[in-house]
Amino acid sequence: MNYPDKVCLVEVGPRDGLQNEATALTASQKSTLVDKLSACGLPVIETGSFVSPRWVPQMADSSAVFEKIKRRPGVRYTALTPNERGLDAAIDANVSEIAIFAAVTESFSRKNLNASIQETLQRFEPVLARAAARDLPVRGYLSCVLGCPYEGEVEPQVVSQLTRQLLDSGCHEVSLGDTIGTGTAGSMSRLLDTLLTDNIPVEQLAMHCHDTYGQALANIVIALQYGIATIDTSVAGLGGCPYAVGATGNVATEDVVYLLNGLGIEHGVDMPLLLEASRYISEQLQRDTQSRAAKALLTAQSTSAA
Ligand SMILES: CC(C)(COP(=O)([O-])OP(=O)([O-])OC[C@H]1O[C@@H](n2cnc3c(N)ncnc32)[C@H](O)[C@@H]1OP(=O)([O-])[O-])[C@@H](O)C(=O)NCCC(=O)NCCSC(=O)C[C@@](C)(O)CC(=O)[O-]
Repeated sequence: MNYPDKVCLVEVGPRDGLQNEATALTASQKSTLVDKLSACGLPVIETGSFVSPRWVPQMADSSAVFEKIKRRPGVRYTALTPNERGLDAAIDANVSEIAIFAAVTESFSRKNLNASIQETLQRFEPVLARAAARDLPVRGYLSCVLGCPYEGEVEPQVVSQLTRQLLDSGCHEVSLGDTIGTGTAGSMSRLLDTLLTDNIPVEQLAMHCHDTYGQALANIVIALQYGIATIDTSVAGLGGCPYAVGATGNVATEDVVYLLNGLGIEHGVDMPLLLEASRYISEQLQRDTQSRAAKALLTAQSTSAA
C-alpha cells in the first residue's frame, strides 16, 4: 500500500472547534491555545473567522485573537472570510492565508451562508481577485461532500465539479468536508475515484473529517492511500458545526498524530506538547477530551507517575 512520506496537518480547533463550543472563551484563552499549538510544530493553524457575529458569535473576537498570538516563523495563521468585509478584517489582522467556503448542496448553502451555491461563488469572486492582487493564498472548503443533514446522499460528480470550479477560480487547495461524519471507507473511495478520474490533482486536495459516526480515522486512512497529504484536525476533537445539528467535532489531532506515527509518516508534531495543548483547552472548556489517543496517553502518563 502506498502512503505519502509526509503529511501536512491543518489545525482547525481554534476556529472550527471553538465556533461550536457552548462555553465562551476570552481572546486571551484562545490565543494561548493557538500559541500552544504552534509550539507543537503544527504548520498551519486556522486561528479564527471574520464572519457575521450574528451568525457565529463565538468568532466575534477573531481580530483580538490575531493581535495577541505570538507568531512563529514558518507557521501559517489562517482565517475564514465569507465576503469582502471579512477579507478587509483578515487583511487588517495580517493573516497568512484566507479560506472561502461553499457547500455542495443548496440547503446547506442557504443555512450556512444565506445564499445559493452559485450566489456564494459569485460573492467570492472579488475576494479571490483582491487576494490574488496581494499574493494572499486562498484555501477553498466544500461542506457536505459525503452527505448533507438536509438532503442526504451527495453525488460524487457534484463534488468533483465544484472542486474544479474552486481550483479554477484561484484556490490553491480544496478541503473536502465530511461535515456530518456520515462518510465511510466505501463512500470515501467512491468520491476519490471520481475526483481523480476527473483529473483533480491529488496534491491540491485536503481532507476534513468529522467523527460523528466514528469513521474519521478509517476515512483518513483511505484518503492517505489515494495520496492525499493534507489533513485537517482539531485538538481534543473540539467542535461540530452550527448548521448541522448533532455533528460532533473534527477528528482529533492527537488521534491522527498517533495514526501517522504508526504508519511511519512524517508530520513534525511533538505529541507531548500536543497533549499539553489538549489538556489546556479541555480544562478551559471544562470538558473531557474527545481524543481516544489523548485519553489513553494521559492515563498512561498519570499511572507511570503514581
Ligand atoms: C455570509 C453572511 C455574512 C451572510 O449573512 P446575511 O445575513 O445574508 O448578510 P448581511 O450582509 O445582511 O449581514 C448580516 C449582518 O452581518 C454583518 N456582516 C456581514 N458580513 C460580515 C463579516 N464578514 N464580518 C462581520 N460582520 C459581517 C452585516 O453588517 C450585518 O450586520 P447587521 O446589519 O445585522 O448589524 C453570513 O451568512 C455568515 O457570516 N455566514 C458564516 C457562517 C459560518 O461562519 N459558518 C461556519 C463556518 S463553515 C464551516 O464550519 C464548515 C467547514 C469550513 O468547517 C467545513 C465542514 O466541516 O463542512
